[in-house]
Amino acid sequence: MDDDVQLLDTTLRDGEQAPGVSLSPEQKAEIASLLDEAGVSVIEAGSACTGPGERRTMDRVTDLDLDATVTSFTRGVQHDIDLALDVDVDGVHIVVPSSDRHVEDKVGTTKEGVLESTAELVEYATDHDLWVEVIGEDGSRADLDFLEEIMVAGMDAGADRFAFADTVGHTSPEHAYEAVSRLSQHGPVSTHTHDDLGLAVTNALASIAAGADLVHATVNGIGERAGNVALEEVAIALWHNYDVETVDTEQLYRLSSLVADATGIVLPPNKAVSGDNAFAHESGIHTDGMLKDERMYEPYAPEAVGRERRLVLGKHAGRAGVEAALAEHDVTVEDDDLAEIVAKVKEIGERGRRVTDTDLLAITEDVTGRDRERNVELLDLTAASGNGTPAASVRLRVGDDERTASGTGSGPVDAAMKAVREALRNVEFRLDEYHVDAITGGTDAVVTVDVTLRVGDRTASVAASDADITQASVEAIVDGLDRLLPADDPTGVPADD
Ligand SMILES: CC(=O)SCCNC(=O)CCNC(=O)[C@H](O)C(C)(C)COP(=O)(O)OP(=O)(O)OC[C@H]1O[C@@H](n2cnc3c(N)ncnc32)[C@H](O)[C@@H]1OP(=O)(O)O
Ligand SMILES: CC(C)C(=O)C(=O)O
Repeated sequence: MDDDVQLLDTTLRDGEQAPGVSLSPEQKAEIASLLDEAGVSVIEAGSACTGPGERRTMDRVTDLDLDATVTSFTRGVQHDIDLALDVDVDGVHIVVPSSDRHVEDKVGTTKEGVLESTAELVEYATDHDLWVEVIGEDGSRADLDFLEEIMVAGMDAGADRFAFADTVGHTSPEHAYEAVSRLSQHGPVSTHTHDDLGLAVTNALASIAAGADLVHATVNGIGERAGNVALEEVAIALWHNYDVETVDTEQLYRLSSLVADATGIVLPPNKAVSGDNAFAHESGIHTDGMLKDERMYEPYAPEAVGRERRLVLGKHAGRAGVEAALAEHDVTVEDDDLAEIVAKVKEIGERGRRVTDTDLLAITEDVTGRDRERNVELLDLTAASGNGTPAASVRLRVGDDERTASGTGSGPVDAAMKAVREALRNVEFRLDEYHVDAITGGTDAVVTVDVTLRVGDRTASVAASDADITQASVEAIVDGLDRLLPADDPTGVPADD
């Protein structure tokens, strides 16, 4: 395997072609900056031919003066290259039809016409100092002899490289290997694979094995239809299995989260690298194994992609996992008690409920008969929203003190959070997760708010339910803080400060 493989990110072009996605100039600029920081070699910023709005988003990317080569998609027409020049990109992907149906039925030309215009357009682009990649669209369904002819026409005219495109994601790894092997005899080859058969990564790796040295990919695999090869998946596969470093893998989770937020395309929990469950373990046998050896049930450390491991309690929990979860809260129990706690944890899990830290600690108190005094308690909450600025005030008991504070925010929950922060002003805490579910229908629905709070390197997951979302949110946060703040000094500051 060539260890000089590089990545071309097309999240801002093919990724944005996912139905319903439209990135603002700011979003494109933020994603491009992080891709650049991660070390992606080429960033396809969009298709300048799409219209003036798209060109404005691309302008924001080219203005960033990134290390990466910034490019635009163009059809096989000179006007598209002129539009790309207008947004000041470093390079273009000149996309020409290559399969019979694309040549004849879609573009309505001939093979000779394609070869001729490819050469002319490449010359035009290179005359304007552009880096040029010629792409034979639908290349995986094209006659391979013709695909080679297009590549040769482009390379002879001065193109930098040619891309093998599995436009409809239909190819097999064997065919990708054969096609790229043949094309590689004429110069540098890129690979562009789609996931319609779930083979995007396999076909990208087969292409690389055959000599491709630039992989087109999108963050989270978003793109046309079933999407493209996911950048984070191909990067981690190359690093883990072939010792090939393409990007700073520690940035991969940040990239995934940024793109999921910007596009609104939510990641499935079991998504490789960046899904919620990619480094979460619930089953007792796995958790026990992980506690004995961190590589037992993970191929690589979550930190390698900028993440942390989660041990989760539920129906499949065992003694080792429960003991470890209790230890995180500095709680140790006798063996008999542990067995009973595990049984109760499994009971909650069997009801299909997430077992939170508060559940675990409440069960433990019940089983051991050890009562624990609360450190932090919500005594009172008032919140108001409407036409004015949403505002809230809270009254908390923090150790022996009573604290009253108020805040304003973007909504009543945000205002109440600010009030809690104000009341606990010297306590640094972070909300790692916040999730709301309506558990009954209608406008009088009871909602459950799940939060994961962090104080330093300790976390607590807590759930609270109420018909009032603000009340449930504040109760969950305060319960979490109650579990995390040290009993001997929950306030962080003297009471009269
Ligand atoms: C596999 C891929 O991802 S390809 C990239 C897909 N990206 C896009 O489509 C970008 C967004 N597209 C757009 O904004 C519009 O389609 C535009 C501005 C490019 C063109 O809009 P319109 O002029 O209204 O054309 P329309 O979208 O109806 O049809 C596409 C035209 O491009 C032509 N075309 C398609 N591919 C190519 C190509 N590789 N080379 C030259 N012409 C091409 C088609 O033949 C058709 O031309 P026709 O109108 O003369 O038949
Ligand atoms: C423009 C080309 C590379 C493309 O997106 C495809 O073929 O899928």
